[in-house]
Amino acid sequence: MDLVTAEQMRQLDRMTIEKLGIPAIALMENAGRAIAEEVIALCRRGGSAHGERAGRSGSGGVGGSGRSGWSGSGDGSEDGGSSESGWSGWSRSGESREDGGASGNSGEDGAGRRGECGPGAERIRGGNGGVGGPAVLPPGFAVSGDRALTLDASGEHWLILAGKGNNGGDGLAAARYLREAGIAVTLVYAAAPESLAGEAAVQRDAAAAMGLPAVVYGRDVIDFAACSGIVDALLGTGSAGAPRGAYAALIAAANSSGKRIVSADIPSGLNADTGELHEPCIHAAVTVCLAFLKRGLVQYPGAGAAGQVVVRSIGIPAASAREAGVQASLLTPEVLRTRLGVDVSRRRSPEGHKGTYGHVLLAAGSLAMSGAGLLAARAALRAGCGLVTWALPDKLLPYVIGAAPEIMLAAAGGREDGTWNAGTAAEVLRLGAVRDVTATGPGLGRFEGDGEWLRMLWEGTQGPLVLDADALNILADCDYSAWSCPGRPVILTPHPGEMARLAGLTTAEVQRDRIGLALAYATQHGVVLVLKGAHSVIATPDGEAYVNITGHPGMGTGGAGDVLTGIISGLLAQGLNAVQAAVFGVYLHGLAGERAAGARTHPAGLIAGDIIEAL
Ligand SMILES: NC(=O)C1=CN([C@@H]2O[C@H](COP(=O)(O)OP(=O)(O)OC[C@H]3O[C@@H](n4cnc5c(N)ncnc54)[C@H](OP(=O)(O)O)[C@@H]3O)[C@@H](O)[C@H]2O)[C@@H](O)CC1
Ligand SMILES: [K+]
Repeated sequence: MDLVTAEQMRQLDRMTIEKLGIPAIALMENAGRAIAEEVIALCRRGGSAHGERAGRSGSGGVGGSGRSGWSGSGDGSEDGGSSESGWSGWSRSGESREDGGASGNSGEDGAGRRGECGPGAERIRGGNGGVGGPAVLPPGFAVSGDRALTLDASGEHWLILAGKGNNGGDGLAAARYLREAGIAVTLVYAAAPESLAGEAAVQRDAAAAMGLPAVVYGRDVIDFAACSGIVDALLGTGSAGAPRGAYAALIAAANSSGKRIVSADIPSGLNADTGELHEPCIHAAVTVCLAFLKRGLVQYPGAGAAGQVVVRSIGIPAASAREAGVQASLLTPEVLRTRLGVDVSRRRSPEGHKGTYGHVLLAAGSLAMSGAGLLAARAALRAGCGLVTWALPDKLLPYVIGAAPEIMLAAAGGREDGTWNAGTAAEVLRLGAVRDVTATGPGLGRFEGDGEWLRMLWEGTQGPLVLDADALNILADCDYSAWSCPGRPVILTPHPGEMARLAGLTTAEVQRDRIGLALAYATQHGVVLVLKGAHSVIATPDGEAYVNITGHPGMGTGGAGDVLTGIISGLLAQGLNAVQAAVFGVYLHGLAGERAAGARTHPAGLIAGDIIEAL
């Protein structure tokens, strides 16, 4: 599933309108209908404002993943129903999810009766049916009503907060469909209705012609207490900066009303590109994202403000995203399989042996931080590689003998106190020369001459090189742009603090636009970058980014990053290329974390070793 910026979305709108000749009003009409369908679906579920949001956050409940509240309609092949993927939370659209098979109704029910359609189907009166008589239809003739746009005995009353741009136009179109479904609506204009232009003005006039009641902010009283839900169509991808004036007041009032809020496209007040929240910003129960997923909806804190995100098609061809140069994707099993060519089933050859699956060299751990090396080494094995050699300081070696009998140990030299020194580089290079992957960083510590030590590994390693933890801190202190590179891939796996040191920023600046920063860094430095944290971002040297949504808040525990280093290294050893290994490694790490959290009495009890055991 593609992730777009506001500018890319505008380009895609233009391409559809100008190249395909689809009128803008048709797109807006589709948008309005999609929003109305999701409001109706929400009314059917009967979710309260807070109840709806709880399913999305996944922060407290055992086994909650945070991605269970996502659904998408853009690409029907997403997921493929793979049980291996654990992707059960996804569904194609609100319509197919809700109607339980009523769509595509052939007019024949389970008992073989014709003429009565499924739930919500209209009864059609045949010419000879007579008033009050049963529906009589000619043989083979059936007409189905639109269940997605029908709500029985609602008693619902929704306020439609409309801005003066196209986002407002979407909301006004939705209002007509809601009214048709029997839901009472009141339009709330943020600006004088006369100030609307273009398609939004067309929607304003259609709503007025239909007799929908309307109030204007600053002129009329707006009764938030009397409504049962709110459509937020104040600001979309055309908004700039913090909401001003009437927009800010309406957002604040909507949030404090405690009512369910369904946002059109993005929550008003959200930066659609970065996920930053302006003050104020809508906190939605559901966000009906139109056409393409906006980057800001998958990056925190925006992902938290959006509630459940539903992506709905409005007639813009999915394939046009690549034409428009979209380089970011939400990481799904489908993306792994088709875009990246990963065998997500991790098939093993019946003839395979330990030599088939590759050999990792891990240079890690020191006396006080031996566990980091052990975790990374064990994770590499659990990721499926054939062999792991753990290179470590001589003085540490006796203490870890037997800790994991499957791991081979190699004394690399080092200091009397069980730490590393610059002289170990030659031995690490010698060991790495006959192995498929070299990984370093976990528990490494800092030592005199560590910059030169890392330069020797950087320039001398022939196979893929994975750098994490202190190896990244060493790198941050070096001007490594001058280092020669033997043409093998490098994978960096920083958490936001390490990323801040690498990029010379504050951690807050790193978190402000994770996708943008990861892309800029990876392309500038020619590395595969894994920016860890909730919804990890993987960026490639040729300018592609993937946002992972597997994982669990319980994974915020010491050693979880070391486990990821091991998983990525283990996948590299098995022959995955650097991008495949980084992306699939992050994905598997998150899935294992979800499983491990679900197996605990409380996810707070999760420790890094549990992630390894859940691989
Ligand atoms: N184009 C298409 O074909 C399709 C578009 N679609 C929909 O359109 C949305 C994008 O529409 P858009 O570009 O009209 O911008 P939109 O988000 O409505 O806001 C612009 C208005 O807000 C105002 N404003 C801005 N910042 C503000 C602030 N901080 N505080 C207060 N006001 C602020 C600004 O006023 P101005 O500053 O110019 O006076 C202007 O009036 C998109 O998200 C999707 O929902 C879909 O229907 C598909 C087809
Ligand atoms: K909105």
